Amino acid sequence: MNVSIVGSGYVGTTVAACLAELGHEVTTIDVDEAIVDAVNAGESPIHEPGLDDLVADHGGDRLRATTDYGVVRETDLTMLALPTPSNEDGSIDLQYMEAGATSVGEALADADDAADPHLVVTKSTVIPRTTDDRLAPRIADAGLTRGEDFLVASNPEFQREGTAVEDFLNPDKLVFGADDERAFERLRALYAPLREAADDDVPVVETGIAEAEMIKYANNTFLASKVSLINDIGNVCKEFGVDAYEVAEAIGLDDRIGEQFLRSGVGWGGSCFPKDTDAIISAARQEGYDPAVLSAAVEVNDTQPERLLSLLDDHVDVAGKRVAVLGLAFKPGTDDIRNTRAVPVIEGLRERGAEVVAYDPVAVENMRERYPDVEYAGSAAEALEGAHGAVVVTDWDEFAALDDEFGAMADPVVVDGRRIVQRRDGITYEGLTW
Ligand SMILES: NC(=O)C1=CN([C@@H]2O[C@H](COP(=O)(O)OP(=O)(O)OC[C@H]3O[C@@H](n4cnc5c(N)ncnc54)[C@H](O)[C@@H]3O)[C@@H](O)[C@H]2O)C=CC1
Ligand SMILES: O=C(O)[C@H]1O[C@H](OP(=O)(O)OP(=O)(O)OC[C@H]2O[C@@H](n3ccc(=O)[nH]c3=O)[C@H](O)[C@@H]2O)[C@H](O)[C@@H](O)[C@@H]1O
Repeated sequence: MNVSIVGSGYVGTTVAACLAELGHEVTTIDVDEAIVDAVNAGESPIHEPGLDDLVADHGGDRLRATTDYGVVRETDLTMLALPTPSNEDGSIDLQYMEAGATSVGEALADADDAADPHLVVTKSTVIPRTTDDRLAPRIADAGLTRGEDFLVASNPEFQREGTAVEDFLNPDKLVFGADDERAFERLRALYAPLREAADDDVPVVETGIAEAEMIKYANNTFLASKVSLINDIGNVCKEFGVDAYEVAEAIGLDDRIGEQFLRSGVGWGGSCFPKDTDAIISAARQEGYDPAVLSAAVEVNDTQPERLLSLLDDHVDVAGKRVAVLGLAFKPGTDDIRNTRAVPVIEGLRERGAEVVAYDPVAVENMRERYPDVEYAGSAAEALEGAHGAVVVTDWDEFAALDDEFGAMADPVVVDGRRIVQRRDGITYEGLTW
């Protein structure tokens, strides 16, 4: 098929490169010329394992990029993979989606009469009814009729950062939301090569558009709440001197609970869990329902960093002292610091008057932009040297190998927010939930 994807960021580029790998002709449309040039030159504009090779193989060939929306006219379907950030009050900001939909409509309106209506697919995470109530009308604004000139559908994306290519090519499920058989048919054709190439059978959920949109929020907020629940349980464990990881391992053996997403600690961050949880809470409240469990999940997540620091307070008065922060990325394997728990940890330490020295294997430069006046170390060993305490925020493997390095601390107090450092003689070790 011939596919256009509006937005060549994390999702757009990954989906485009994977679809090209599966044999489709794909063009991404982005307002950022540097991104467009990179894709056409066969260079990935973002860092994702496996993506460099796919973009190198197909960039400038089956995978192209442009700033010109006119390309949608030559394609069978267009995906919108644009940002859906939060407004100040946590609600979803649809300005990029509406701008993209408007541009797609204008481009389609310039086309000669097409035999089949063009399919516009919402790939981004949007509140239920957004595609019907906010995007389809923007496309129609160009004088087009839904059902005749264009169709809409929802096809949410479940890939994770760091494993996006593998997640896209071997998904747990595909979700197609549509209200027209022609839209379902085109989505089935789009994903047919993926289902053939996948390692296992890929279930397809065919449902309504609003249901598909909601499935994405339910998926993300369920997982975020699962982590908050194990964090809440972990906090209880800590009060009783019980090891939350032993408890989690045992409950994870119950199929109804499942072993994944039971790692308790300093909480969840990233570009999506926080914004999506805030957005669906805000949207539900606007509709008159206050989702109590989701609000509690956010509250637990917001308090974990302070619990980490209060464990440090139990052992050291950090005012005027050097304290090491190990890990800045929101999770290992990425340099992404969006909504990382390291931010409230650093801010809490600074409020206490501590001198923060921070280290991360890859995320230092991103953090330096945000906190230029924090001291950054070139290694964990350098961060620990002379420190009166250390807090672990990201579960990078290399922190598990730290050993003699703790001997160089002025006061070897280690508070671990991710259960990655080994408890050992010679250091005062506190696990957040164990
Ligand atoms: N990042 C992730 O791992 C995942 C993200 N999502 C969702 O996918 C959506 C996109 O997220 P990301 O790819 O992370 O965003 P991103 O910020 O990485 O990429 C968005 C791209 O859109 C471009 N853009 C902005 N306005 C434009 C316009 N009017 N026309 C053309 N291009 C425009 C930007 O230049 C940027 O390259 C969001 O709704 C997000 O919640 C869903 C699953 C995973
Ligand atoms: O919508 C999105 O953008 C994506 O959001 C998450 O993916 P991602 O943000 O890349 O990261 P995760 O691996 O889910 O981790 C999220 C956060 O939860 C934390 N976490 C995760 C698991 C766990 O057991 N404990 C825990 O604290 C991680 O440290 C991290 O801060 C979802 O897992 C993806 O399915 C979804 O597509």
